[in-house]
Amino acid sequence: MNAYPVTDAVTYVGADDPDLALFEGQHPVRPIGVSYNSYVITDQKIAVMDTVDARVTEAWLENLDYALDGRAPDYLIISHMEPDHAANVARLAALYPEMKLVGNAKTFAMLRQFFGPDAAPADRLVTVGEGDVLELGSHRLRFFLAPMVHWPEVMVTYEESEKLLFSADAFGRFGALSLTEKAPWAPQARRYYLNIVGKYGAQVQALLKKLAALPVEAILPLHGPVLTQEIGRCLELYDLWSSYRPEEPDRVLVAYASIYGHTKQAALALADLLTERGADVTTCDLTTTHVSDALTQAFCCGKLVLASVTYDGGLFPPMEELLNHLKAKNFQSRKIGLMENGSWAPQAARLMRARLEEMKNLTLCPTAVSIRSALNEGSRQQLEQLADELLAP
Ligand SMILES: Cc1cc2nc3c(=O)[nH]c(=O)nc-3n(C[C@H](O)[C@H](O)[C@H](O)COP(=O)(O)O)c2cc1C
Repeated sequence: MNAYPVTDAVTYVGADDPDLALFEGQHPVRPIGVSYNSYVITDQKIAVMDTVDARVTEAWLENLDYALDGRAPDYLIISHMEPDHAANVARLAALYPEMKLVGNAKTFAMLRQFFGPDAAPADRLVTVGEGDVLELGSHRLRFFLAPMVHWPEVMVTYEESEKLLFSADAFGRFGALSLTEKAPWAPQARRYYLNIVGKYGAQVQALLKKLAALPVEAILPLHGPVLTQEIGRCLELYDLWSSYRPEEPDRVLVAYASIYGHTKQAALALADLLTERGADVTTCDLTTTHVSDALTQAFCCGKLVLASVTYDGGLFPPMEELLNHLKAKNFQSRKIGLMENGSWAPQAARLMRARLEEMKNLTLCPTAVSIRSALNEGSRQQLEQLADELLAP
């Protein structure tokens, strides 16, 4: 059992998933895992704030039992229907036949999609809209719609008496709570945000505007720790990430995809030239770095160099994959340098440029370094030019 008080009235009843390999089937989270958070607010009425993933149902039910202490919940607040939080909605509804399900106009259609047409009988549904309030006693829940952060029916809940923001997936972080107690919030929150929510910057901006008017004592997200410290800094980072501004505008990420090492050698030579000129540089081998980490680094830096071999007339798959993910997450507003290799008909620069032209507000350096198999005098000169162009104001 791992339920514990967040405040006098709010109990954490979520559960850790320390063994999960891939979050959402694609983002590696071993060895830190993830937590699926759920909370109980106890007042004259009792509200359960979301359920959990099917992987941790039993642990959650045990925690819930403890928090409820023999009472039945009056409400289940459904922030959104994504299964890592809503897998147990039907189960909880069956356990407590008097409990009402609280969602917005879009929630219950999706509830029926997941659980069948009988899952949401009309007399058990409480439909709330923007700014509506649900009274639990001294605790008052006010709902704010957050469409497409990052599902259509998302809403966040603000508890007015204690100034608590139940933020759904916003402000979430990878890492099981038991394994990452002392870990700083930002690194895994950044990776979570950029890879899971990143496409929806405009919608996050809209939510941040609504929240700006609210005093917040604690943020209670659906993954990762409850935030009570440095809330201003967390909000600032969310504002930065969702507006697609780089955290480190002057840092250059040199990301390379090489088969036999010549393109890698050229990419590292460029990194050295940039460092000699006083730049902050990070290098990233796309053949050994998971794309979710490469993407996170790319979003952090103001400048990005992509170096790829040509592969069967196309791009080498690790580079193709990074470009696919950057496009999918709305990557934009950066300065870009290109490097290609090809032993008989180099195509990589042209192909990367075509992919980048599908993205918004990117500035491409005029020089694209073109290498025939290995660096030579001509391509070394191009490296020098590219370094100058990347660092030009
Ligand atoms: C399977 C394979 C396919 C390749 N396809 C092409 C190609 O279509 N056009 C080309 O110019 N070079 C092609 N190359 C050569 C690479 O683009 C590159 O020049 C070579 O691998 C040396 O760079 P590296 O040491 O960084 O891997 C290919 C290489 C391999 C191994």
